[in-house]
Amino acid sequence: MDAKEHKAHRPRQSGVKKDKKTKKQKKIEDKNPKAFAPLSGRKAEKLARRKQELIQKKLHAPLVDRTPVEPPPTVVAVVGPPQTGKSTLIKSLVKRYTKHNLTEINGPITVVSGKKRRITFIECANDMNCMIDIAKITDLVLLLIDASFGFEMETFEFLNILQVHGFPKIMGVLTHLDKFKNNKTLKSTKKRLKHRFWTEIYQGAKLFYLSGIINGRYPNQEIQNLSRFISVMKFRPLIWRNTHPYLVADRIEDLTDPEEVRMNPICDRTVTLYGYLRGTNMKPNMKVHIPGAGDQYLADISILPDPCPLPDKARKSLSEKQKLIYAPMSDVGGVMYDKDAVYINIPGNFTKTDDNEGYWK
Ligand SMILES: Nc1nc2c(ncn2[C@@H]2O[C@H](COP(=O)(O)OP(=O)(O)OP(=O)(O)O)[C@@H](O)[C@H]2O)c(=O)[nH]1
Repeated sequence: MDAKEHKAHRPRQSGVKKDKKTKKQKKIEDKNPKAFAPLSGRKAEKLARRKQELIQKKLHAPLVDRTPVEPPPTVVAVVGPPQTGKSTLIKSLVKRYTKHNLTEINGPITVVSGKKRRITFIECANDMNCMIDIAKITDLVLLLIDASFGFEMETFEFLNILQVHGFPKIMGVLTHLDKFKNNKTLKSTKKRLKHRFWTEIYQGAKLFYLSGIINGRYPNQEIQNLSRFISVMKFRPLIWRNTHPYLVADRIEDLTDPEEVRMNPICDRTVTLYGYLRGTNMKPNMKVHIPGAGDQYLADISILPDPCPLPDKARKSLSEKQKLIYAPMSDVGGVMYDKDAVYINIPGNFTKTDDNEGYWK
């Protein structure tokens, strides 16, 4: 007997089910096997490496981040051989963040760089002791390299020193690029130095190029790019750092009686050090190491108001007024706190009059 052929259902012309797709149709639409296949071998390799990295990351126990809710300023050290442009770079960055023209750089300079971040810039002098001290406290190193000269011995020495207490973040900065007149040489030098830098740090480490000087500072656009990188940079907690309390003194006050010093210049001094406490808790009567002065006992610790506070939470953007700078050793910064007094520095436009009679206006 012939099987009777049934009439197929008519597709729905209206209602919710009109647009409903069959399971088979859906499957075809959901997955296009060709769409996810890597086009090139290189891309396939990259994807495989990334997958492996993610798997490895899961295997590591996460590091404990002990930074408080309002963290102390990030320490950015500017390191490099003499005459590579360290002071020029700090001046350019401070100008970019605070609109402040620094004439000289003495000691650490703290600036507010964003709604949630402050940065302390420190220039590292070209001597071994300074490099060792800086290596212990810095969160980010801006490693300056004079491109017209190339890498110098000090740079490699510094990189070795850095490995002792946990490697901080490093960014290379090539300066003196305007000294190359030939474009081809410039390009090949950049490439050569970049690969040398990568061999020392890691493949793909960030290297910035500063292409010359305008009005005593580096070009605005390049500094802006660099400052943005610094502002959004994330830092891995370093174990040695967050298990030891340390303080970067941004102001020093000698409380010893001047008469006593006059009588005996090498008498024991009483000194107050001001600065942000980092790492972990510090207690009175602790023994501390002061570079250059040996191990000493703390007589007292007191908490002072923040001389360079973060902007108000309510404000959305960082207005000009809130762009703060605090650098007591370079003699800038509005408010200075002492144990028993507050000093307010009122910036004025003090320029000598033309008649040279000693009046200031
Ligand atoms: N042509 C050129 N000159 C530069 C560049 N960067 C810095 N200079 C000049 O190099 C000189 C030294 O710059 P500084 O910023 O004082 O260098 P420094 O590393 O702080 O020097 P020290 O404090 O002596 O170690 C200055 O006269 C700068 O104008 C650059 O990219 N191109």
